[in-house]
Amino acid sequence: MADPWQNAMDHAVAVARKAGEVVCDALRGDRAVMTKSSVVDLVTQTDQKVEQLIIQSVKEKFPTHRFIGEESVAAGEPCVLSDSPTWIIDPIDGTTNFVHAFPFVAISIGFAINKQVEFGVVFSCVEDKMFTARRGKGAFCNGEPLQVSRQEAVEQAMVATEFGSDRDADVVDKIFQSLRNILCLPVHGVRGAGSAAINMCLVASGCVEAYYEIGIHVWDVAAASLIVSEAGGVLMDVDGGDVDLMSRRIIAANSKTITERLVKAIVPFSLPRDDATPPKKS
Ligand SMILES: Nc1ncnc2c1ncn2[C@@H]1O[C@H](CO)[C@@H](O)[C@H]1OP(=O)(O)O
Ligand SMILES: [Mg+2]
Ligand SMILES: [Mg+2]
Repeated sequence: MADPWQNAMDHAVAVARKAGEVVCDALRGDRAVMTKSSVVDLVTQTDQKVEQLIIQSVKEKFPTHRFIGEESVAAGEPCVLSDSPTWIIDPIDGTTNFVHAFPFVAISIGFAINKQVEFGVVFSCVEDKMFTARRGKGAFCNGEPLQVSRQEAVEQAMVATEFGSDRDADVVDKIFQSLRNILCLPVHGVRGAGSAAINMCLVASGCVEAYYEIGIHVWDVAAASLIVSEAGGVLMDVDGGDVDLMSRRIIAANSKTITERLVKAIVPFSLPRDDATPPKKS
């Protein structure tokens, strides 16, 4: 049977590429910075412009579909994942990188039905890498199939994580405690590209064995979660429970063995869920 969402996925790839051009052009030009929840939670006009570009273009083709977009939620739109077809959009994942012209930024577009991600597109535009996955059909980078690393010895693993945007000393202490525990497992190394979506695509590509973070949002990880699982990877909550894309916590790894070693090393903590605020009644 023909894939009913092939058309939508083709559209996502096309609009991600167009968005990538806008982001890469802006990287060479003016990048005036504004702040959101804190002085290190950054947003630019390009984030807002690119999100509108993606939403408008999808609305023209699929007028009944819903959206969860990082900048729309920041502007007060609800962050609710219903059973309806929903596009989950991060117009620039890696805005801090973008502001500093640190060359790892991605456009992330996930598409969910019945709260399940059906396809994911992550375009790392400076690298010109288009990562795609369709549920049940594998994950690809520029058309080449992706496979996670087969390394199951954590002592030989490369682990990716980020420091996030929370500068509360207690939170930073927990992040450093986890990092210390993981470094001392030991592992070969710890890296971070500055974009949750790109870190997860590195897991899918087999370059790093695992990525974990507490503080991410659903738009950072929706698309890339499918890219990791379709490349043969494992997704889990940092406490070893089932992954929940609204919970602000994730481990994405090549294997259950490495995931379970990380669960023991990570100091878990909770943040308000992405879907904690009920939609405003009008
Ligand atoms: N100061 C900061 N440093 C690193 N990541 C930040 C950050 N502020 C927000 N983030 C977001 O947190 C995610 C995981 O670290 C990143 O992909 C990034 O997504 P963003 O660029 O779309 O905001
Ligand atoms: Mg992001
Ligand atoms: Mg963003």
